[in-house]
Amino acid sequence: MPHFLNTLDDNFEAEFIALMGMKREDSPDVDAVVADIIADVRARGDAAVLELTAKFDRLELTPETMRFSDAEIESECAKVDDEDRAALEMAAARIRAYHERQMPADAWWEDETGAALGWRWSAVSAAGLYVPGGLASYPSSVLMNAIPAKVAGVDRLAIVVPTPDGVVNPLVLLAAKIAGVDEIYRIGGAQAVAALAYGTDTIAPVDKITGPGNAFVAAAKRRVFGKVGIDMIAGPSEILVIADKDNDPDWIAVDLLSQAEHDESAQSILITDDADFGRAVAAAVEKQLETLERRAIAGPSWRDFGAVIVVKDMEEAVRLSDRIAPEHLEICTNDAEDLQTKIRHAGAIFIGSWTPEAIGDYIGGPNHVLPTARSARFSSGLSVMDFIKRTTLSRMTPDALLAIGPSAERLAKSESLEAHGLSVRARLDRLNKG
Ligand SMILES: NC(=O)c1ccc[n+]([C@@H]2O[C@H](COP(=O)([O-])OP(=O)(O)OC[C@H]3O[C@@H](n4cnc5c(N)ncnc54)[C@H](O)[C@@H]3O)[C@@H](O)[C@H]2O)c1
Ligand SMILES: N[C@H](CO)Cc1c[nH]c[nH+]1
Ligand SMILES: [Zn+2]
Repeated sequence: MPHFLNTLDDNFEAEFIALMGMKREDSPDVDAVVADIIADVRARGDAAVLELTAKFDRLELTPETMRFSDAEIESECAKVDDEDRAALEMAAARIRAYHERQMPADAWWEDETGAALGWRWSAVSAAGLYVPGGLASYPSSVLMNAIPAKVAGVDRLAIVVPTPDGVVNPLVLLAAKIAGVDEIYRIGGAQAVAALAYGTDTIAPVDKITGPGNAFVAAAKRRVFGKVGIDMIAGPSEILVIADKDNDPDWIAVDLLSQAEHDESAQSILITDDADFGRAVAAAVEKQLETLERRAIAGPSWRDFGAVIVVKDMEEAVRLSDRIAPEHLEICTNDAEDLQTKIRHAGAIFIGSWTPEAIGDYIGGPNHVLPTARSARFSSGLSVMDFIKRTTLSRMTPDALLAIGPSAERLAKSESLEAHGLSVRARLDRLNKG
């Protein structure tokens, strides 16, 4: 059974805080393991990566076989049937069209003193894209990572993707080919993140690492931040559904299970203003779990972290949703469009009962790499912006320097930074003499 909460209960606040505070991914054990793995890869490079891959993915590799060869990629891609290929191509086209709109403009203007100011955007040189592969394989995550990077203009794209027991999903390789990825390595976990960040003899280091992964991957990204850039912490999946009673409980049940089936650490929550409807959805989840292929994963996720929260009205639902700051928020109410405008913290919002979250996972267009563990309070889903950075530009003229230079000189004095002031004064003196 999932957790049942009702805002009318006296102990609701304590139960809600406990639900939000549940340790799903940032356990100290995981972090300690990851710290050791990173140190090992930094010290021993390829040798450590190969040993850890043998241990965690049960796959014996050599430096020569760590990277997929062009011939392997071609032969795996040839196995993909026409319908799967067409689905991937449709997804790629829709994701590309969405992300092309995100490219921001450069700016350059002259202010009232004659100073010219602005900024311009440029892409990172090399990006490492983490594609999960432990419990499921994710061709869709290849597209979601690689397409924004390509749109941004990144020169070198390297994918790391674990292939436990050596099992390869050909669609992962085809998605990489469609998206224009340069290198694909069959390694995963913290060791792959460390290899991308610090480099090994076989893998050249990158400047930025993006992509989702399990708790080990999330912890590794946190630890290598600073040596490289990262996008965000995109850990075990989450879904929050706000639904009124005018919904089919079976639809909402599968929506909840769609994220529970990713990982035992995933979290699915229903908020409803109708207790009977909440119970009907919980019953429908149990029914679906009897036959769901991934019930061994979805069942524990639902039982340990799943919840049904009954609220007195939808305004209260909005307030609770903002406190949870979910990765995915599905709003299945008659006034869903209006309700979504009231939400402040969510990675992605799916509006109305005809918009299952799974559409966003694959083909809607927006990115499915999204902030989890309440980090939507301060971060956003993966976008073109993650692969570019802004360089500011300034050009003074003599008149502009005369207008603003003396104030710079005063501020330098206030900070006791004499050379700063002198570098401005040297120019002002020349102008004043002339
Ligand atoms: N937030 C998002 O945008 C998003 C998108 C897709 C998937 N996801 C999430 O990504 C995750 C994918 O997880 P996954 O496990 O399938 O694949 P994964 O590739 O993230 O993790 C597999 C790797 O974890 C490492 N590992 C496993 N057990 C370990 C241990 N005991 N010690 C050290 N390392 C260990 C291994 O190296 C293995 O290769 C799921 O939680 C899913 O919900 C999130
Ligand atoms: N729901 C995941 C993000 O949390 C993304 C995904 C990929 N494939 C299926 N789902
Ligand atoms: Zn999903």
